[in-house]
This record gives sequence, structure tokens and C-alpha cells, in this order.
Amino acid sequence: MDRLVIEGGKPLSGTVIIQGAKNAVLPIMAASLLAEGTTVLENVPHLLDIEVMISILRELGCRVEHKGSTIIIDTKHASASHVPEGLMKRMRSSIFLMGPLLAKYGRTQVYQPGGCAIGERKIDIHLDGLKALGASIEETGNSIICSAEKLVGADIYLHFPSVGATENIMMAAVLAEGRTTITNAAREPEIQDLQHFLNAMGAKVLGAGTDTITIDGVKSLKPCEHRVIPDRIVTGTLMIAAAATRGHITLHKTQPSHLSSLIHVMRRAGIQIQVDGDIIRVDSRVRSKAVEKIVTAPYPAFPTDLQSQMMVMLALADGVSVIKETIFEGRLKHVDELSRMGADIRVDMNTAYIRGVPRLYGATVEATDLRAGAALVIAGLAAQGKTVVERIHHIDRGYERIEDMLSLLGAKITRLTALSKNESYAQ
Ligand SMILES: CC(=O)N[C@H]1[C@@H](OP(=O)(O)OP(=O)(O)OC[C@H]2O[C@@H](n3ccc(=O)[nH]c3=O)[C@H](O)[C@@H]2O)O[C@H](CO)[C@@H](O)[C@@H]1O
Ligand SMILES: C=C(OP(=O)(O)O)C(=O)O
Repeated sequence: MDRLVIEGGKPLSGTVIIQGAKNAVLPIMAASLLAEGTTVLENVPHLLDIEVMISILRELGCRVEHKGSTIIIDTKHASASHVPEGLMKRMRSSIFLMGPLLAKYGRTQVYQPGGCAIGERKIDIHLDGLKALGASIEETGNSIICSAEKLVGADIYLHFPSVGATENIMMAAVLAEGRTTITNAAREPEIQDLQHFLNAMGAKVLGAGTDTITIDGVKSLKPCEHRVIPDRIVTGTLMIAAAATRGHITLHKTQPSHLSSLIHVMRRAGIQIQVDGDIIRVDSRVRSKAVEKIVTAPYPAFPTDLQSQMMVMLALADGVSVIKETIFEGRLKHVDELSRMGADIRVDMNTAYIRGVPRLYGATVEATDLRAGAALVIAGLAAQGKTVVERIHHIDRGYERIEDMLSLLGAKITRLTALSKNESYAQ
């Protein structure tokens, strides 16, 4: 497996253009199945999860091309409704196929999805939503068969505002008969992007971005062209990396309004952030201050996907900070690795108490999941000496060649590519 080698201790400085959002592209690619013909998506990064979604769409009979930042999906010859178990297991987002395939064919067989080990990640809210639309669900082992003679709109209350369940239900309901109302829906920006995409296909969806989404079913949808929103988590990761290394960077093609909670926390920590249209400038040439308490929660609160990265910034801040993770019960695994780099963090249940230290020290550490991996990269950039981050396939799920992006900001970071299983590496 590849690894990243980082020579730390250099403040980041420079300019980067932000990639399109993984969490917006993946459901949208699945939703392209709802129409017959050629969908064109712009601003699509090259990520491992996107490669997996391409493989799934091809398996279902689509022709898919990813050239530059454009993906072209031709669904004309798509006919299969079964997603192979091996592909389902490669990422959590494979579950996005369930809603569109059920709506398109009236039947689908999928499996329990895979993904990073950050918690139990059940899919009961997805399944309850599809059942409310009239689907029968047969679960045997890992296999899930969903079928319906027809889907009929319904009032659906989510007992938790699950992002994926909101999206799956939206994608199934667009072709259902009558009106569906989702209450306590997730409000993440990626859901608004999905609404824009579905409406560009001819769907009638309203309310994404609020906790009530209304979908009036239509008979058919047509392919469309769509530009994916900027990745708020990549933007946030770089903003935090600038702060942790006491650097000053400029990020272009961002959507600052999607990052209000992060900007608020960083300003509380004494970091200067300037917003100018779609540009964010971060200037952090002094040590940041501790932040009393950060609680991860559904949007617009502080995102769980930036929790690990923020912990690195606070591990270097002046004073004691507290972070409570309320979304995923297994998302504090980076703490052990950060401790190996000299961080002073104590965990009690889902809460981390972080006593800032003046510096971290390079070490060989292991990415346990996507954002934990990003956090370790930030720690390596800020640390004194050399850091090696292993198991970086997790990072490649969500960051397009992270080493190139950080090199643009002056970081000394190199990818060593595994040549064979017996640990021989090439640059
Ligand atoms: C591809 C994508 O968009 N991924 C994001 C999405 O994941 P994802 O859509 O999986 O996250 P959810 O909002 O569904 O999950 C949040 C919580 O609800 C629980 N839950 C969820 C569904 C369900 O049927 N039953 C259930 O109990 C999960 O275990 C978790 O504890 O939102 C998360 C929360 O913002 C982000 O961290 C992920 O980056
Ligand atoms: C947890 C994440 O993604 P996924 O839901 O695809 O596992 C993430 O993007 O941080």
C-alpha cells in the first residue's frame, strides 16, 4: 500500500483551487440512472470512491468516461438491477444505488455497504423510507432485495436526519406516484446539490437545505448537465492545515456559506479568515487559542468530517479544548496516532479533552479512516521532523492526490508507491 512521507515544520503558503465535492458527486452519479441517455457532470475529482461508483455503473450496463474533471454517463444500455456484493462492500456510498434502481426497475438486489470503520452505520432509516413508499424489503444475510409494483408518495419522518437516507428517499420518490414529504430531513449542502440535479432532470423537488423536503413524483426524467458544488470538507481541511502550520493560504472556487461553523470556530481560536466571494483567505501566523467546546452534529453545526482535522489544530493550540463527537461512535481512532506524535489528548466516551502542546514530533502513523488520515497529514505538516502516513488508500477516497495539492502550498510531501507486497517503494 502507498504511504506519504512528510518533512514537517514548514508553514503552508500559496493558492489552491478546490475540487468538487465527493459527497455531492456520489449520489448524483447514482441518480443519473433515473434517466435514459447521457448525463454530463462537471467538477468531478479523481477519487477512489468515484472509481468504485464508475465500476458499479458499468456493471449495471452504463458507459462511463471520466476525462479531466468531467464525467459522462450514458445509461442507454443499462439494464441490470443487481449490484455485485464485492463492489457494494468497497464503500458506504454504494447504498445510493438502492433508491434509483428501485425507482427505475421496481426491483433491486444490493448488499450491506462497506466503507470506513467509524461506527455501526446502519441503513434502517433508508429501508424504512423505501418501505413507506411501498417497497417490500427482504433481508437475507448481507443481501437486500427491494421490490415494489409501484412506488407511491408518502409522509416520511426520519428519526435522525440521515444524509444518505434523505438522498436515497429523494431519489426513489422522484418517480413515485403523488407527493412525498420528508420531515426531519438532513440539511447538508450536498442534498441541495442533489435537488438541483434532480430538478434539472425534470423532477419536482423543493425544500432541500431545510428540514422538510417535498417531492412531487413525475412520470419520467431526462438526462442533464450539472456542475458539482465545491468540496467543503477539502476546503476545511486546508483551512485547518494552514492554521496548524501557522501559514497563510488562499483558496479559490470555494462556497464559504457551507463552512460557517468552521469559520466561526477558527475565528474564536484567533485565526484570521477573510471571505471574498468564492475566495477564502486564512492567515494564522501566531499560535491559535484553545476552543472551549466543539460538538459535531448535523449541518449546519460543526461537521463530523472535520472533527479529526480540527483536533490537530487544537492539539497545538494554547490551552485546553474539548471536542464531543456525536455522529459516529468510532471516530476518535486518530487520537492514539496523534498521541504517538506528542499530542496530549484524553478521551472519555465520545469526548476528547485536548491540552495543547507547543509542538508535535514526526512519527510513523496509520490512517484508520479517511478524515483521520487527513488529520495525520496535517499533524505531519506541522510536526518537527519526518512523518510517514501509512494506509493512505483511505485518504485517496476523498482527496484528489493530496500530496500534489499540499505541494502547491509549499509542503514537503511525497507519495511512495508500493511496488510489491514485500514493502519495496518507489517515489
Ligand atoms: C457519502 C456521504 O455523504 N457521506 C457523509 C454522510 O454519510 P451517511 O449518509 O452515511 O451519514 P448519516 O447522516 O446517514 O449517518 C449519521 C448517523 O446516523 C446513523 N444512521 C444512518 C442511517 C441509518 O439508516 N441509520 C442510522 O442509524 C449512522 O450510523 C450515523 O451514526 O453523512 C455523514 C454525516 O454528516 C458524513 O460523515 C459522511 O461523510
Ligand atoms: C465518512 C465519510 O465518507 P463516507 O460516508 O463515504 O464513508 C467522509 O467523507 O468523511
